[in-house]
Amino acid sequence: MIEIDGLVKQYGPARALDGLSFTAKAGTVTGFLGPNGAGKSTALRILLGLDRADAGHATVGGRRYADLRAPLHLVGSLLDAKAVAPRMSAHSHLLALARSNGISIRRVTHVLETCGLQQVSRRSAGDFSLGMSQRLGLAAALLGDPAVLILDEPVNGLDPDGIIWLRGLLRALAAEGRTVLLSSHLMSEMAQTAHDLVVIGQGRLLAQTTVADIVSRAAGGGVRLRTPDAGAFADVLRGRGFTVGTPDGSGVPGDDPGSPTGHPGGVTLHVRAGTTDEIGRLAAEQRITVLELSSLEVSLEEAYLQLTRDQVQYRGRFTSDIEAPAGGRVPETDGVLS
Ligand SMILES: Nc1ncnc2c1ncn2[C@@H]1O[C@H](COP(=O)(O)OP(=O)(O)OP(=O)(O)O)[C@@H](O)[C@H]1O
Repeated sequence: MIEIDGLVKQYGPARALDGLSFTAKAGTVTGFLGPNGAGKSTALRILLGLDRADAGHATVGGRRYADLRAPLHLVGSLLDAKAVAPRMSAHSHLLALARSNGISIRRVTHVLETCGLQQVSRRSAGDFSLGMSQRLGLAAALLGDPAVLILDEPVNGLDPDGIIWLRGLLRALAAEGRTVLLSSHLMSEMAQTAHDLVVIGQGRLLAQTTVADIVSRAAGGGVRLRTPDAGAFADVLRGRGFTVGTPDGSGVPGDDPGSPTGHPGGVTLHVRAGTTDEIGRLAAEQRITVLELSSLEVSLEEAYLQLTRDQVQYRGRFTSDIEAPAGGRVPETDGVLS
């Protein structure tokens, strides 16, 4: 278990952490998210004894990292995959770590195999690609068979095969009862790997919850449906107290006097607060054709962007002509870099 309690860290005028508190449970992959500059790396560095907090505590298994005698047995970490002496081979790097932590040589062979590095284990780490370096960093993190894993952006540089491998590995390690704290900006990957989520912004906790909870809260409940009789069905639904709209906020067909009330190909409606059972039965009762019916869902990425909208410090701007309508001008668009 990882416990972060009231961490404060000031770098000159920049307040990197502003009373941050959260926990990461054993037996779970906890995703650690936040916009650029939110304070994730600072929190992880303090947790791993690489930096000092101005106030607050960070413990692993109830103890400060600095107080651990052979830390690799309890905590495996990956902060910077390229932080390896470039002339050392992967094998020598792991062997040196194993010797200094009283870990058997058999574990070196084991983690090289687990991370798919057997064939390149004698090559210099400095010649490794980013993906290979990430695998070596993961091998080092796993070396002491630790109960806790702390990984900062481990997916960076991995190929699709490597991403699927890592996802399975982290979930399997958590299923064995280990604590896995994982930071990543790749929301689709986080959605598939993590169960719990900690979201921070400007050094403060924004949410500690599960992936499922954050997504369902952002969706706000409701139903999405497609029907050729949109105007008629919208009238029925409103008559029963539902709020009806369209995905892009344009008017529901038939709302403007004289406008068409439907479309043979169907019009998509969003119904707030209903369930698919309720809306499906109502459509059948009213003999209204429904071509599609599903719960309103948002992706983790959309939910995360809603949550952190006011916390983004570094926002890029770009102008794109890729999707310009013929002869049309594309307006400047905000782009969030993360
Ligand atoms: N060593 C340092 N010296 C000065 N300022 C620092 C230092 N480390 C971090 N900061 C500042 O602290 C804040 C938090 O940075 P941190 O690297 O922890 O964020 P992050 O969430 O990991 O960001 P990213 O997603 O971009 O990696 C930023 O404003 C950063 O500029």
